[in-house]
Amino acid sequence: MVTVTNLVLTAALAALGLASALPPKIGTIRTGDEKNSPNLGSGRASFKQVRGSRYRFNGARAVYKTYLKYGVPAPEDLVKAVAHTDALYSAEVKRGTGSAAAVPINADFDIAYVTPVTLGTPPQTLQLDFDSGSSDLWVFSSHLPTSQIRGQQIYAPNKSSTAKLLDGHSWSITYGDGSGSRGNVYTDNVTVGGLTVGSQAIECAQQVSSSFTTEDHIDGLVGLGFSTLNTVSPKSQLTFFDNAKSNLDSPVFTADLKYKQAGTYDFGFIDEAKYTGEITYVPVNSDPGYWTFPSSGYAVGSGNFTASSISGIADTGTSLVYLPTAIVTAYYRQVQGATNSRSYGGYVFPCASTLPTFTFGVGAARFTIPAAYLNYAPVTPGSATCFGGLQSSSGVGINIWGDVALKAAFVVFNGGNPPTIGWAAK
Ligand SMILES: CSc1ccc(CNCCO)cc1
Repeated sequence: MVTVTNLVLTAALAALGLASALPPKIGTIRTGDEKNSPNLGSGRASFKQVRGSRYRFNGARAVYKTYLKYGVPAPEDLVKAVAHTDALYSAEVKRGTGSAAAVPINADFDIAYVTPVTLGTPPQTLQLDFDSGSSDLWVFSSHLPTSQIRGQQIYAPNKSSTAKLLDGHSWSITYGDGSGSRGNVYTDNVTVGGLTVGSQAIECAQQVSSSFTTEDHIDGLVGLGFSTLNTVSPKSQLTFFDNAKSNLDSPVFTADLKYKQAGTYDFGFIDEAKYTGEITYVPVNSDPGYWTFPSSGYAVGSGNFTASSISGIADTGTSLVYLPTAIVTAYYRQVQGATNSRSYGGYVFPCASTLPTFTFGVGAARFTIPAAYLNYAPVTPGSATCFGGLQSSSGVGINIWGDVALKAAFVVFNGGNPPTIGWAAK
């Protein structure tokens, strides 16, 4: 509560221009922004100052600092106000955040990314695929036949003192690529990058499809879609993010996926050092449960930008980009030797072909996917024929902005009300 005296004092200081003499709030100087700062010649530099993402303005404390700066005894009620607001913020500071690596499962091309997750007591660490295109947290478990396990780490609830069976509950999921799994359900502590959720539903696999058995670097998935998609029955369960949300500094998680190197998933805060420029936010339609957002159009290589509203989902659990056939054919018309191969199940081309970039719009912002990301991988190891990172969505039934697009940007999944998604360059 700021009294009239203080307002007069502050106004007086402002009138004298002294208030502006207060040191500017210097937050973290964004590394990487140097390139965006004007070049002032040798020996000089200018950096854009930004507030740390955890900055909380405290008015009472700001006025109190003015009194201290000019040696004016602070009135009693101001001292009380500072103590009161500090107490409020200290409670908030205890809220959570998390940050964990997203590591490609294959050195040669980015099939998927896994993140270490600890489950139970004592902690059991599994490498899980964070998937914003689904909403089940399921793991390879001690309930699987050993014939279906090929090197994956497993979660054994009977070895965790904090595991509790969710009696009478089961789950079964089938993904767009035909893979799937099913099993029973426990609750236990789950920690991602320092952020812990107690009593998180952990869906223990009793059966997995062959593609999961052979994918030995993935020990399960963490669904980051909306909880409406969760398959647990008879009572569906909340995702890790939905359970964590109320304890996060901010109801967000961010994806900073990278090309052939580890990136990060952050929970509860936006790391200003991970992007450049501004974040462009657009609305999300969370029905039926995907992060569905409108893209504003596209361009192939250096061609003109075609304005066109494209509704699609941001899906960290899908490797490639799937868009309407008209867009995809326009792209591959620019690729020497490209064909839509029935035998390989999509657009392929000679690996030596020169590929154009692909640019997509989010609002007024433009994001360009480098050609290297779009020359996804040889159709078989060592083949001279390569599979495209951009494919048609006609067989999928939904447009998907998978990892090939996501790793060209810094993406904010805002789980606030209403939900939005933000895209920034990096
Ligand atoms: C067999 S490896 C595998 C990894 C992730 C998924 C789920 N992602 C698809 C849609 O989000 C399926 C299979």
